[in-house]
Amino acid sequence: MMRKMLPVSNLNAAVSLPGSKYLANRLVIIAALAEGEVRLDNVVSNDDINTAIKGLNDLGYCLEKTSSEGSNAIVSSPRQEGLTEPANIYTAHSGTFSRFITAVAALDNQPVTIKGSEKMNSRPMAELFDALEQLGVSVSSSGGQLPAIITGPVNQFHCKVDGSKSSQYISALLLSSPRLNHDFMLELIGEEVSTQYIDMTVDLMRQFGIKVEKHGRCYKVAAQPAYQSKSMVIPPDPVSSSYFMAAAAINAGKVALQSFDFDSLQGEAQFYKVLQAMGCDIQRKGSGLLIERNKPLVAVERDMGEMPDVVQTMAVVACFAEGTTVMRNIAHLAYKESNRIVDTANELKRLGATVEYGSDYLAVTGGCKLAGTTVETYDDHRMAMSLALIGSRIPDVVINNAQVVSKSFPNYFDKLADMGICSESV
Ligand SMILES: O=C(O)C1=C[C@@H](OP(=O)(O)O)[C@@H](O)[C@H](O)C1
Ligand SMILES: C=C(OP(=O)(O)O)C(=O)O
Repeated sequence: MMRKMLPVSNLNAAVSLPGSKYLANRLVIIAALAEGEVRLDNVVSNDDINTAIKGLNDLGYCLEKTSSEGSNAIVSSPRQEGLTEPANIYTAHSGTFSRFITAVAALDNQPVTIKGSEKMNSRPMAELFDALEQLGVSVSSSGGQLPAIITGPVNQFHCKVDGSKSSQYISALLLSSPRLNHDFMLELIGEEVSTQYIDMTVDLMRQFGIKVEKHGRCYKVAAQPAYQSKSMVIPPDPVSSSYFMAAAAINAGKVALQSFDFDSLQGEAQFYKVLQAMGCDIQRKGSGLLIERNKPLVAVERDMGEMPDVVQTMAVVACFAEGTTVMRNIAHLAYKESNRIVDTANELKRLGATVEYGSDYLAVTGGCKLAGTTVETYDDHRMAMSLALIGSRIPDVVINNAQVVSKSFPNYFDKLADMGICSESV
């Protein structure tokens, strides 16, 4: 499906955001493994979360989707028995779920075959497989990628993991460990990336009653207690918010986010401060955030290592800022749904931007005359969502395979239209 974006004038809108897919990804695992009922409210309905719910249920866990007052909820009940026969799990495009379910599958003593989409099957898994093998789990895969057959159970309780390509390996091992009935020690080797995502994992585990300690380069998870029963309302998604903030920045407009998760541990929740440094006016309004641009945007240089998922948003804003915006420390973006360094650079160049990149940085020089054309999305929802914003300012931007937004934000184009940024199928 191709979507042609239509430029907007006088952007002045209010937006409500979906619940965090990042918290939901962790919470569905916690809910599945909990010893009592867990209720989650404001659960985003997107491909990643629906894939995770189905995958956990295919593994015999008990998660039920309900909806009340227009908001989706999930209620879990404890699994009655472990797997009694081999299982198959499909993880689609979700890196997070692919990593998390691989560690969960290792808790059973039956072979579990895990497959992803073609794109997911090319993303790295080797470091997680290696850690699971140290724990006594059998892993059969080709080239350290999915598809893989995982046969547990875990019978060793100390392993080392290299998190230099993805923090998700570390989160995966931590999240599944309370089901081991044995203290678990996880030692970090290599220089881990996206560390605030690990902090989010540990924080949620603690909120559900788990004792997690960190000593130097080692996490220790106590065997008891298990994940407790609890209800939680999931706060809004910080990365989804970035597109609406960027729309205000690009169009010299005004956008009010009706609610924003100011307490989020996620690095990207600080993105509004980057936009502030680029020239936007930001005001906290109760539980919401108002973003407005009244003066020219200026380039900034930032270490984006802890904000991997808003690098593309920042790159499109940078096209309209005076000077060269440099985003550093982003080597791990090569392992996402697309190669978010090279592919983002190529699509921005296709629109006429001046972009330079290296293995760990992206530099975008603003102020070039951009011209609309058809851009590619590489099966990457964030490529579609961020490039669409350029089309809110420049005519004739057409997004190829725009439906990829369903991975995280199925009604993204409707939300844009609600705020006056319209698009049409072509
Ligand atoms: O743990 C998580 O929820 C995530 C961690 C990050 O990945 P890496 O650790 O691979 O950088 C992030 O980019 C991804 O979208 C979600
Ligand atoms: C990288 C992302 O997700 P995942 O790694 O779960 O595919 C993302 O949502 O930008």
